[in-house]
Amino acid sequence: MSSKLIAPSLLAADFGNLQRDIEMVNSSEADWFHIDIMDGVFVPNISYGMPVLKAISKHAKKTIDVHLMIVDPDRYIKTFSDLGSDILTVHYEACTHLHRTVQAIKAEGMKAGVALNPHTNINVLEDIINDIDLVLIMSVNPGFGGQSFIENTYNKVKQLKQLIKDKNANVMIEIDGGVTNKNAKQLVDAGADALVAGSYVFKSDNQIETIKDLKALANS
Ligand SMILES: O=C(CO)[C@H](O)[C@H](O)COP(=O)(O)O
Repeated sequence: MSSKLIAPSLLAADFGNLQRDIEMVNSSEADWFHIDIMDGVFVPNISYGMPVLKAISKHAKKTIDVHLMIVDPDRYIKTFSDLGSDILTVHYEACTHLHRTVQAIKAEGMKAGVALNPHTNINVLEDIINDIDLVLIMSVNPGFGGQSFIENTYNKVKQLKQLIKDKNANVMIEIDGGVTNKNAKQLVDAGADALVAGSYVFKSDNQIETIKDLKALANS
């Protein structure tokens, strides 16, 4: 069994002291930096954009996993590659020509992910699952950190795991939203490979220890 990954979401970082939080992730047991880009159109919030990603990527020593919560993401694929993204995830709900978008991400040398909103059924992935590297299951409605985990996520993870098996695909399952020590183990038991955690990590008293505990739980 391969090691389960922890990806702290910089959405919950202290932007007055961003470099300190980046260094904290670098020196922790975290595996990825998870970067949430929101455009105020696809989701009712605006997070941060290119200059901030550039600053993060300059200091980050781990995989940069970018989650685009934006409409028409094709416009920015090359830009995100140039800014250092290793994994670029787009929303199924935001892409008219998803297959073309996935090919464009891969052509830029990045791994391609597809995210699903909580209401979107896993079966929409049937004809794209063999072309992608990662599926991001949203366990909250995208747009804000600090929301409560949606329990139906466990069923979706199991359905996705089955689809991956049926199609003999090589795809990671990532979960984002409301991840804590209360659901980490159950998510991994259902089939998750990577857990994104924002508030639970950055709002804790000892962030390094919180990441370590989450990682231990995910790999227990
Ligand atoms: O992308 C999100 C919302 O759009 C996530 O909720 C965020 O990445 C993680 O935050 P939290 O752990 O506080 O839910």
